[in-house]
Amino acid sequence: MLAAIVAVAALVTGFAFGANGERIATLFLIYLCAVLSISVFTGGSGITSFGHAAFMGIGAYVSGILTMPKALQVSALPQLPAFLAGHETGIVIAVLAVAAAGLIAGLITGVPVARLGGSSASIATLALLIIVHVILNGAREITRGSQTFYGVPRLTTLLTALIFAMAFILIARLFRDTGPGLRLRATRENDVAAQACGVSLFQVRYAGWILSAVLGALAGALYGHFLGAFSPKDFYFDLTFLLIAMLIVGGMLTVTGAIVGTALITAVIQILRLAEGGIDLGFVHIPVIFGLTQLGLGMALLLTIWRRPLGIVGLQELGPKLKALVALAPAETPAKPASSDKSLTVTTLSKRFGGLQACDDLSFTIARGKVTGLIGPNGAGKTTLVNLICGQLKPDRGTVMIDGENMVGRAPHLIAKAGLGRTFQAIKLFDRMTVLENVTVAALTIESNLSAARNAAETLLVRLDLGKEAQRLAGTLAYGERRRLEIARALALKPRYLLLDEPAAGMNPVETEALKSMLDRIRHDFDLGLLVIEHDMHLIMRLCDHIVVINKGQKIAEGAPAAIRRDPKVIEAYIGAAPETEIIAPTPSTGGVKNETAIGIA
Ligand SMILES: Nc1ncnc2c1ncn2[C@@H]1O[C@H](COP(=O)(O)OP(=O)(O)OP(=O)(O)O)[C@@H](O)[C@H]1O
Repeated sequence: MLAAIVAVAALVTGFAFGANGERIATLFLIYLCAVLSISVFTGGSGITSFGHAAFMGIGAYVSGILTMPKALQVSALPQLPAFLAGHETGIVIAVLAVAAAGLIAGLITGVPVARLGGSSASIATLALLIIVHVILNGAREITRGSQTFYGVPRLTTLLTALIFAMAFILIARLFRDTGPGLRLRATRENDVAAQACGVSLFQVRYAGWILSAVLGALAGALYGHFLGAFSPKDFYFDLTFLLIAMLIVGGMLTVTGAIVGTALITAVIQILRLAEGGIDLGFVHIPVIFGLTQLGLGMALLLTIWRRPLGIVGLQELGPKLKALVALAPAETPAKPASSDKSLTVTTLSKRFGGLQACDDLSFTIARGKVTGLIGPNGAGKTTLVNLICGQLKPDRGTVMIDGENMVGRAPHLIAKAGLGRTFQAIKLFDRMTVLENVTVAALTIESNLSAARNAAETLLVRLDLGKEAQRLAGTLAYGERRRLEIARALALKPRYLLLDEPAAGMNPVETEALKSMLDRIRHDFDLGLLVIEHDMHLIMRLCDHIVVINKGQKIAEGAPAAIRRDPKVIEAYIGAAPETEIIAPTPSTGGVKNETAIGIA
C-alpha cells in the first residue's frame, strides 16, 4: 500500500507537471531511497547516523568511474590508476560494484559504531562522514579531488528511481518486521532488557548498519547518475542535514515516517528555493533571501523536535503487518548441555563498588522445580546479586554455574540463551513495540524462525492472560499487565531458571494475589527454578520452598520459610534490634508474645 501511494504520487507529479515535475518526482524518489537507507539503521537502533552521505558519495563515485565513457575518461581522469583506466562497464556491473563497495565500507565502519552504541556511535558516524569527505578530496587521480567529477551518464530516470524506491520500501518494511529488525528495535527501546532476551547488541546493530550502508551506496549511485556531475561537497553536511531533517520530520521509527518526511521536505525545499530568489507577486515583492532553504529546514527540524518528538507519523505504520515471514537470520537454538546437575549454583560471589562491598562471598543454590526466595533489607545487595548472575555486572570473584556450566565472563545475551530469564525491579519493556513483538523478540532467541517465534509468543500471551492485548503498544498497558508482560517475555526464552526482581513492587493486595496465583501456575507448568526477590513477606513466605536472606552483602540465613520467620538474625536485620529486646511482631501466630518474634506475616 505504501509503495502504491508513493508510485502514484511520483508518477502523477512526474507526468502532470512537465519536465520540472519529473525532475522533482525523481529527486523525491532518490531522497526517499537515501532516507530509507538511514531509517533501516537509525530507525531500528535509535542511533542517529550522520554518516550515510559518505556511503552515498562512495556509491556515486564508484558507479561514476565505472560507467564513464572511455573517451571522456581520458580527459576527465587522465591519471586514473592502470587497473581502472580504459574500462567502461555496464550499469548492472556498476550497481553490483556499488553494492560491494557499500558492503565493504559497512563491514569496516560498522565495528566501532555497533560496539559504541548511543551518542558515542552517532559521533563515530560523523567522523566517518568527515573521513570519507577528506578521502574523496584527497584521491584526486580517481575523484578529481574537490573539482567537479563530470561525464557520469545520466541514467536515473523517473522510472528507474521508482523501481529503486519500491525495492527500498519493501526491504525496509521486511527488515523492520522480521527477526533482525525486531531485535534491533528492541535494543533501541531498552538495551539491557534486549540483552536479557538473548539479543547481542553488537550483532544486530552491525547487521543493520551493513544493510543500511549497502542501501546508502546504492542510493548514492542513483543520485550520481541523476546529477551527471558532482563533487565531494555534494555528499557532505548539506546533504546529511537534508536527509536527517526528512527522517526526523516524518518520524524515524517507521517506513511511513520516512516517506512522509521525504515528501514534505522535498516540497518545502522547492517552495523555499523559489522564494529564495525573490518573488514578485505584483502587489508585493519578496526580496532575495539567502539561505532561506537551510533556514526553513532548520525551523522544520526544531518545530518537529519540540512539538512532535516522534515525527509527524509517530508510531503509525501504514500497510499490513508482515506476518509469518521466515526470519532473515534465524537464531540458533542453544545447545542445552546434557548435565545431571539441575541447579543454578552461586559460589563465593563477590562484588565491591569502591569502598562498598555490595556482595560478599555469597553462595547458595536455586533448584529446578523449586521456588527460592531472596530477601534482605533495602541496600542488602539483592539486585547486585541478580545482575552478577545475569552477566550485567562482572563479579570480582566467584562462580555462577547453570546446570554445571560456569557463566562468569559470558555476555548477558549468551547467559540468557543458556537458559536464564529475568525481570527487572524497574520494569523494562520495549514500550514502543507491541505486546506481541515484546515477547517475540525473546522467542526469536530460541525458535528457528519468525513464524515459530510468533506462535510461541502468542501461546504464552494467552497463558498469561495477555492474549487480548497482543497488538497494543507495551507502553500503554496498566501496571499489573506490564509486570505480567515482562514475565511472559522472560518465559519466551524457555528458561531453565527465572529470576524475578521484586515482581510485586507497586501492586495492591488484589494484584499481588493474582501474581501469586500466576507464579504458582508457572512453577507448576514450566520446568524451571524460580528465584524471587521480594519485600512482600506475606507473598514470599507462602510462595517459596526455600529462602536465602542477605544483609549488607552477606548471607545471614537460609532455609525453609518457617525457620526463616523465626531466625533471630533475620529479625534483627529487618527490625534493626536483637529479638531479646522484646520486639513483638503483630501477627496472629505470635499473638504478641515476648521473645516469640517473627517477621510480620500471617
Ligand atoms: N553501580 C553501582 N555503583 C555503586 N554502588 C552501587 C551500584 N549498584 C548498587 N550499589 C550499592 O550497592 C548496595 C546494594 O545495592 P542493591 O541495589 O543491590 O541492593 P538491594 O538489596 O537490591 O536494595 P533494594 O531492596 O532497595 O532494591 C547499595 O548500597 C547500593 O547503593
